[in-house]
Amino acid sequence: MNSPHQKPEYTQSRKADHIRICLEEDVQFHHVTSGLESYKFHHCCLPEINRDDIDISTTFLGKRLGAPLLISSMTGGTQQAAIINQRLAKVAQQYKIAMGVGSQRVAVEKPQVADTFAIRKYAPDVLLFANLGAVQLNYHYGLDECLRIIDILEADALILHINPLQECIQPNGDTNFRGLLDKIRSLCKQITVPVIAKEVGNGISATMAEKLLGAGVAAIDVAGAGGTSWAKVESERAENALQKRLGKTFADWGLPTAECITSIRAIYPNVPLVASGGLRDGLDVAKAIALGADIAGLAMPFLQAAVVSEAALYDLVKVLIAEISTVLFCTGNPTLNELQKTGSLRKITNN
Ligand SMILES: NC(=O)C1=CN([C@@H]2O[C@H](COP(=O)(O)OP(=O)(O)OC[C@H]3O[C@@H](n4cnc5c(N)ncnc54)[C@H](OP(=O)(O)O)[C@@H]3O)[C@@H](O)[C@H]2O)C=CC1
Ligand SMILES: Cc1cc2nc3c(=O)[nH]c(=O)nc-3n(C[C@H](O)[C@H](O)[C@H](O)COP(=O)(O)O)c2cc1C
Ligand SMILES: C=C(C)CCOP(=O)(O)OP(=O)(O)O
Ligand SMILES: [Mg+2]
Repeated sequence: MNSPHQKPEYTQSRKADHIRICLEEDVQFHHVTSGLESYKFHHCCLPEINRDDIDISTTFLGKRLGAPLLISSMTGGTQQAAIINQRLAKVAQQYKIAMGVGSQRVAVEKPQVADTFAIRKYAPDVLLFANLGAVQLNYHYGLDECLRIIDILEADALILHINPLQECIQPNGDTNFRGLLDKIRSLCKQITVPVIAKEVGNGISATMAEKLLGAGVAAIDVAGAGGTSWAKVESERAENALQKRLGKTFADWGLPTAECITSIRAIYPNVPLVASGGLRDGLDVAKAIALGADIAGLAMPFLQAAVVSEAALYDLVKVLIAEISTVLFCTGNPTLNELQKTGSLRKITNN
């Protein structure tokens, strides 16, 4: 650990930068969208359902969820992150929605901050996901580190985030991705919980999903393009003109979320599939589910509410649930399953 970039404090300050930049700068995709705006639900004027009977509960990786929602992986490792995680965990418990924490590499490097991820006590019934960069498997991490972070969180599953573009732009990013698929395969064989492969906003194609599933991952979170751009976030942290330039050039790079979901679902009818990347309201969530996702993840909207208050988080989830329920009601579908089966979603064509 000679260079300042390799000190645990550097990882920790990067975690603080990420929160600050996401909240203060315009780091959303600009020219590329999630693709969900190209779809529209077919209105049903006579639903023949009592709105009170609508059921948006679902099961994901064996656990029952009150709504098809995931608080996407975000943070940990600092005092502010601990407060954010605690608030997120409480709202997840209240509504029985799934939650991921941010990368726990910081807790491996600096065990004193492990408690910023220890949220099981606030969310005893919640489907909780641990998080680590897949690329760390090429930088001395293996089964032991994965088991340690799963243990810290008492997690139900492990997310391996895959973020090649972000690491290219990040100062001193980890860019040796050689041979990772075999390392993921070997980890999946040995580990005690399901592994979820997740991008961070640039999307997972059907071809890559096929390779990852072939290596033994249990689920895919596409984390597609159209929402928070990690090229933009890292360009705000650039230490030289080259990094800054890369961040601008690749600000809108990636596969839109809708395209990832439809292409993966077309070849894998039953794989547990998370839609995320640019989902901003319950209508987006319902569209992603109608396209074939099992649950839908949101990051930025939860971060923005979490820094305001716990009450703001409750309000956000209440709104999301009301929006999803309204879609079911106004398309005449009492359950999410029926929404997927009845073909209520149409692609808008311009001719
Ligand atoms: N992050 C960025 O690089 C920029 C962000 N912005 C933000 O966009 C919002 C609207 O901008 P305003 O100048 O009033 O009007 P415009 O929307 O007319 O934007 C002016 C110019 O900035 C580009 N632009 C706008 N938003 C973004 C963005 N999010 N990312 C990259 N480029 C962008 C536009 O590209 P196009 O013509 O292709 O739409 C256009 O070239 C403001 O909130 C502003 O802060 C503005 C400029 C740059
Ligand atoms: C502040 C912040 C920190 C994040 N940190 C992580 C992380 O550590 N691991 C990860 O897999 N994704 C991380 N993400 C990415 C999100 O999980 C998500 O994939 C991405 O932001 C796109 O979703 P969005 O458009 O809803 O923000 C982070 C997002 C935010 C906003
Ligand atoms: C923030 C996102 C989207 C993914 C993780 O970023 P980092 O590259 O900072 O994560 P670690 O190296 O600390 O695992
Ligand atoms: Mg990293």
